[in-house]
Amino acid sequence: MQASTQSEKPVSLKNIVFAFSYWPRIFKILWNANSLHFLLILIFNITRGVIPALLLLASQSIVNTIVKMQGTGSFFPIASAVAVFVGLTLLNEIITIFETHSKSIYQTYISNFVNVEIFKKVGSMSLANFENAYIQDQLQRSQQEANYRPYEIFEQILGILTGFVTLFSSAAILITWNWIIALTLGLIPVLFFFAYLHLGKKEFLIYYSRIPRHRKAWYLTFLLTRDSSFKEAKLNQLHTHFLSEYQSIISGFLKEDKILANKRTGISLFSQLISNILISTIIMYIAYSAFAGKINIGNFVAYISAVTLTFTNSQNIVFNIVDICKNNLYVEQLFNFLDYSREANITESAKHSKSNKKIASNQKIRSIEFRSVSFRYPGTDFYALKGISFELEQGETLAIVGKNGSGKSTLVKLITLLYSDYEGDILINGENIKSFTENQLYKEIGMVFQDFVHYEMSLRNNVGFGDIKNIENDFEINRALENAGLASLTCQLPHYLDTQLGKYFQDGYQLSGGQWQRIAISRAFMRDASLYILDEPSAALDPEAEKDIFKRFNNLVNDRIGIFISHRYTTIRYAHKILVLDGGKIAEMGTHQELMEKDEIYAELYNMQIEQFQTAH
Ligand SMILES: Nc1ncnc2c1ncn2[C@@H]1O[C@H](COP(=O)(O)OP(=O)(O)OP(=O)(O)O)[C@@H](O)[C@H]1O
Repeated sequence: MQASTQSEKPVSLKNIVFAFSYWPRIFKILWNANSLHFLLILIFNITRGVIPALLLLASQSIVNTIVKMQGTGSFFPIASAVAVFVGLTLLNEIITIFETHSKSIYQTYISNFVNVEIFKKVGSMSLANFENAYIQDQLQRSQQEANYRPYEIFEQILGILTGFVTLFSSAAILITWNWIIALTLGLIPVLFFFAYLHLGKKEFLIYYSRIPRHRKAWYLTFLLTRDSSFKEAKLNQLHTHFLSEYQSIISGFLKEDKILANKRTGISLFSQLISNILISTIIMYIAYSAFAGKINIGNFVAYISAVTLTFTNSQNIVFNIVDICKNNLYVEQLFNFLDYSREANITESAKHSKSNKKIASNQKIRSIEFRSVSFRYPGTDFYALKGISFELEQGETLAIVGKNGSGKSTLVKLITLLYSDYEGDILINGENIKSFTENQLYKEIGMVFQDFVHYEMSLRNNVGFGDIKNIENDFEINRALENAGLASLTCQLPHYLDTQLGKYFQDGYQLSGGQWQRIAISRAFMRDASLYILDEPSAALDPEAEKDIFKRFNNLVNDRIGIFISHRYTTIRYAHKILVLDGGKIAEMGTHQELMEKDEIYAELYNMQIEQFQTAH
């Protein structure tokens, strides 16, 4: 994916016009978020736009009526003019109150709508996309800023709309008297338009370049505040180190912000000074006209107010256009992100759907075959797996062994379609794995990841997430817990299956490392799968627990397929097939017996571990 080129676009009229090309899409978001509030706010705004000019006319009418009625003894026309003025003021206030009410709700609707769109896209991304730092930056930009920017644009569009209605109605009052003054007032703010736009773009560029540092700062606060890192940070006395790194990032931000604030103040001072000189001259001219008797006192009052209204509204319109252009840069980041993942998904699903028709939707996994599979992670130039070929049938268990970094986890990531751009073929039931949709495949796989998740939620959720449709099925959850050797855990907990686990939320019950691991295993066992994959499921288990888990695993797998990765040779030896990886290649393959007789890598590793165990005991 190419970095947005928007940042390199100069501040030109063409690009300002281009900024408005997003409006249809933005309006679609605004409409879909909540059409009722959208319409209400629109109506309130248009009405509010007309009121200032009406108020101006009403005050002009009051003054003129007073002048006219003085000495006549009739107060009624004056009272009527005042009543109109008061009525309009009241109407304005009532509309403002309802508009504020509507806006506060609508804002939440919009940011919620945009966030849901972002989360949907994230959910449909591939792991390769997700692990890409650039996409992470883009995601952060979308989440952090872009989710409320559509609302801001909406406000700014409304500001322009209201501004124009008021501007035209107030300028109309001046035009009938002196059109040059009306035009001058309308044009003064335009003089500073490009200066403000330039500043807005600078602001965006700073923000844009800040995101990777922002993510780093966020990560440091995570390390400083989360319980998972707290213990290590404390013992290794890392708090000061993390804190100083965090502070150095933040002081970099402050430096940039100060430069920006200085520029903003400079431009504001200069533009206000020039504007005030021009407006004062115009007001002086109106005062002189009244003094010279060219205009009556009612018109004098109306013109003075019209000058302020025309100028402030023209200024607001210009500011709003500048802000829209600025916000457009942020919204573009959001659209880039949403479009990017959409494109990526189309490619993935297109690949899948081509041969989808051939695959029955309810297929159990009966066999797995790797044919000369090689794979490099995106952005790397070395093969994590090279020329892997093996077959596995229903009823068989495969143990994958090898040194750290030899490619064991990578191999199971390919079976689970987490990466699909490998060389060679992977076949499921004799069909290319890419012919299956993720849905077809995933409902047949029960998986424990090496870095499994501790859900800071209830025990029910922790296990039930393995098969969400059965999350309320206590029988199935208890069965899964029993299969992972945790049958007795539920009755020890204060709220049984609904006990909150972990310490992140109130009343959480903290489990031991081994218990968390068994929970992850029961999550995999929850699913009535035809393939179970356990990536180092026994790392936190004591030898007895480990033996117990594998006994249960073998019983469960029975007529299915079981794959596990382990460094514990006491359990590996019972697998039907053992695959030894070395530097991403298959070094050996066979049964425990065959590999021991071969007396090469496997036998050496096995003997070494047995020896260590015997020495330790
Ligand atoms: N997401 C990734 N992006 C790039 N390279 C990766 C990624 N994950 C793993 N690798 C690299 O691929 C190689 C194989 O990693 P893998 O995780 O499959 O090893 P492993 O055999 O499971 O190791 P361990 O026993 O330590 O879990 C390693 O060199 C690793 O650096």
